[in-house]
Amino acid sequence: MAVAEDIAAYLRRHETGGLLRFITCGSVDDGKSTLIGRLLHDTRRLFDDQLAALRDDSRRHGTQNGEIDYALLVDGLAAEREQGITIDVAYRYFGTDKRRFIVADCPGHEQYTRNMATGASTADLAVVLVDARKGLLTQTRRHTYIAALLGIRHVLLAVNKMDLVGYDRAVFEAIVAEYRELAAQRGITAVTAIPLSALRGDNLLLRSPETPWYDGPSVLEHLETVDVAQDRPALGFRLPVQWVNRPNQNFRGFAGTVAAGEVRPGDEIAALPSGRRSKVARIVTAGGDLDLAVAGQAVTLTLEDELDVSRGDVLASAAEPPEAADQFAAHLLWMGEQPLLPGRPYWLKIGARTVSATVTEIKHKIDVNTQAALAAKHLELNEVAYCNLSLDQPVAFEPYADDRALGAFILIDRQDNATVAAGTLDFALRRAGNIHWQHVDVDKQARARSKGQSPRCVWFTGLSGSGKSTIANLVEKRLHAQGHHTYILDGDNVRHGLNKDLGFTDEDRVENIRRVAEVAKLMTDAGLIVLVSFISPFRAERRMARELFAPDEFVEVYVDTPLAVAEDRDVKGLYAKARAGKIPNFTGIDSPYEAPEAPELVLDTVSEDAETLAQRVIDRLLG
Ligand SMILES: Nc1ncnc2c1ncn2[C@@H]1O[C@H](COP(=O)(O)OS(=O)(=O)O)[C@@H](OP(=O)(O)O)[C@H]1O
Ligand SMILES: Nc1ncnc2c1ncn2[C@@H]1O[C@H](COP(=O)(O)OP(=O)(O)O)[C@@H](O)[C@H]1O
Repeated sequence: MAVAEDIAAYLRRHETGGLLRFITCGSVDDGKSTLIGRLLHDTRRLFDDQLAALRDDSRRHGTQNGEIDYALLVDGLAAEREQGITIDVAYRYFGTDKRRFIVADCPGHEQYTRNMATGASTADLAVVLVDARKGLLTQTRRHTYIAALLGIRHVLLAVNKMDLVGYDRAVFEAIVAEYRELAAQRGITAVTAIPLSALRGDNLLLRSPETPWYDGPSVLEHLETVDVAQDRPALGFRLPVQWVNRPNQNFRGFAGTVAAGEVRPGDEIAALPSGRRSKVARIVTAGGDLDLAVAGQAVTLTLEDELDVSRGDVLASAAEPPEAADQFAAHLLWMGEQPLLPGRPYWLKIGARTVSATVTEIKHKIDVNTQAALAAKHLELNEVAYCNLSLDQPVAFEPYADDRALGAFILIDRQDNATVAAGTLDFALRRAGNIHWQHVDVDKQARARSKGQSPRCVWFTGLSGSGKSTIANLVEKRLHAQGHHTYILDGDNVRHGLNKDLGFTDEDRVENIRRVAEVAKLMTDAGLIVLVSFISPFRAERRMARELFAPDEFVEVYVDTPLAVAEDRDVKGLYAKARAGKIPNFTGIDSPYEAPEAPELVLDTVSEDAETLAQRVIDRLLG
């Protein structure tokens, strides 16, 4: 019984008049669904057949003794799948003579924080429901924090279930006072508090005689009249390029939705991040050329000059273009099941651009209940943090406070494409252009030529005791004997020096591998054959290492030894200690090992001896 109303059609029908996007949030059972159900019902935007279905459902499933159960209207809506994560936000549309509304209803459970973030990112106002009997809860604080983080500046505090506290003014005022303090800390000063009984309809559409002491607006009155227009500064023209439309030699158009401002033929524009300039030649749409396009319109622009603009670039007013940068301070809401590990590469999607990015530092995480800043090495599901981000190429951006379109981003896991974080950019840490590559005359090819070899990174991965060091050592001895220039980077050794500060937590292992991969890259630049022998238990970091090298330069060797065999060998007595609980986070025991999926070589140390396996590596390298 989902309401199948198409948003585009809805918007077309109401082309004039104001539109308010809002979210409702609160804890489970605070009465959100009832509130929205009633708003939809009482503003008569319901279709008759839906009403009939609702009556029917209420009789069968309702909790209101056969009366209409408004909660059924909004519960149980189809989940949307976005990037492999279930975003369970129900968008509903309704309207009155004064205004149209799009409401995002976000489930209240803690694990649904990400849904709320999705809904909040396009909303101008949040209706925060509080149960008058319970007062502010953890969820109230969390949702207020996220609403503020995602740029919401207006809150309607709906103190619901007032009927259950005898419409007691003192109860209402105590909750409001506490909430105002919380909101002010988050920079939300526009709080309108309304005593409510969503179930009975008190102060919902009309003011209720039950609360003679309350002289503010009803919920609907407030929604109809609240002014959110001044919340953000007016921006110049911006259009993130969704695709380059080139049907033939003579036409090259840049298609996308105008994210801010307006554009006319003849306007001077800058393409970001390159900064190259041109003028708009035509604004093309399916319905013919336009003289003007404004925010929200999907158009194709052609330019007077041949600029190299690709998908993900941003066309912007040349007078006030956004900045381009590759290092940022940003807020992150972590939504991944696996923790966020600094140094691990994720995809970052901003506007229409997707680039590779790592969190270089978690400045602090934020306890959303107390607003306290806490030290953190990694982030767990639903945690919020202030971080530094590093991208592998510059992107056009705007601080989120100024522009949601170019200030918000998501992080995507590179293995399974799930959305793992939502974030808002604060400011650029430095201009991308300030650090350049220094040219050197003697390059890698020259160094490799003088050594008479092709540089390689041979990456051995496997459990402790699998045989990495033994085989790498044999390979090096033979290569050396043949006159090759080699070097072994071994976990145990590097951890005595360069990586002395790192232990065996997931985040330390990520950093361990990141540093070693960079060192191995420098060594191959120097023309060497580098043998890297680290457990390197995570696919993501081995992939990161691989991406530092040319395709034929990186040889991943999986030293495949079952845990039972490695444990049986127990060369250093570490497995025994780990089993006795004396070494925490031991790979294979209480820390995972992710076997390679497509290594260049798999060495089975059970069926073949070390000498034979070493020769297999050499054959692969030199053969
Ligand atoms: N908790 C725990 N887990 C795994 N290994 C441990 C641990 N504590 C110490 N050691 C010893 O450290 C060596 C592994 O270091 P690496 O740098 O290769 O590990 S990793 O790649 O960062 O996972 C590893 O060496 P190898 O046996 O040569 O693999 C161990 O000797
Ligand atoms: N086929 C094999 N290949 C490599 N090592 C083997 C093999 N069979 C037995 N071993 C033994 O297993 C142990 C592997 O230890 P090591 O090379 O230090 O492993 P790692 O570096 O992976 O921790 C050594 O004692 C080695 O002699």
